[in-house]
Amino acid sequence: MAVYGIIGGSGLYQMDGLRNVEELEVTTPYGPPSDRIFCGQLGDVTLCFLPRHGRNHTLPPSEINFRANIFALKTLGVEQVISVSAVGSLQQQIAPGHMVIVDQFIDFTRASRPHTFFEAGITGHVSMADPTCHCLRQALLEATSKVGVTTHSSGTYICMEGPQFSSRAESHMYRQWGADIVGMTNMPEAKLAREAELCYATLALSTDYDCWKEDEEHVSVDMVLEVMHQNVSNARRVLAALAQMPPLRDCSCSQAAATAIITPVEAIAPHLKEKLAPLYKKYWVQP
Ligand SMILES: CSC[C@H]1O[C@H](OP(=O)(O)O)[C@H](O)[C@@H]1O
Ligand SMILES: Nc1ncnc2[nH]cnc12
Repeated sequence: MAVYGIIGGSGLYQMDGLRNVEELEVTTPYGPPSDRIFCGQLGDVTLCFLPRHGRNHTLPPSEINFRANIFALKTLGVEQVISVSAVGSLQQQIAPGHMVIVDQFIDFTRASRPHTFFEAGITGHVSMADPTCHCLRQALLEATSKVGVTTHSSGTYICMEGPQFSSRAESHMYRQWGADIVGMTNMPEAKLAREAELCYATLALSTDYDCWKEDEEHVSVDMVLEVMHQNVSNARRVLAALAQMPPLRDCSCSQAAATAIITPVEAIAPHLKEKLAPLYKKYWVQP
């Protein structure tokens, strides 16, 4: 049975319709995740839901404990993570209310967010060439087709630090860089999911045109909220459709770290092996 982790973004603070729900307080070596995690059955799948900003949206993007969130989902047996995220559109054709299945990211966050599970004593370099899982993207695309909302099958998400929205100069620059949508949360989340060998894909929900468009008001929280409620209801329908579909896992995400760890296993200190066992225990066996 597939085990999905849903990271709910702005507006998606709880999952309706879960059966046999357990509310779990998970501890990790990195501290607590954003909230308790709700695990239960939806359709034919097991689903673990975590509101990224906490259930009352108390955590701003820079304060989210991304390592704890990903580690906690991994320890619960999650294999595929779906990020549901509100975004600003940087392209005319991505109107507010549209969905985007993100395929690429540009990380424009500052250095302040802990963004790796590797630390002094163990070095690893995973590939981020294709940062999202093509199987999970395909599944999301099929699910969106059942919901009847205009969906863009690919798009580049630029992750800014926030919490302030962008200046017009920045917004124009992101467009020149080839970004299609802008948000504040998918990095380092996607990097950590890759290090944790989880499939990761983002269902991005466009709420506004940021501030690059001459004939539109610049983005504000009011503007986001106005569109967000309908977007979130659409996202719930997409997740319900996904839960009815047979899971696809014909990808290499679950071996993402197989050739990434450069430190010889015998040189890794026992306390680090223990700490990272939920992620890499299978690699601690010496050849
Ligand atoms: C309330 S608009 C700005 C806020 O919404 C997005 O968050 P999320 O990706 O969790 O939906 C954006 O990144 C900002 O954090
Ligand atoms: N314009 C925008 N910039 C950054 N994050 C957003 N989330 C929703 N709209 C956004």
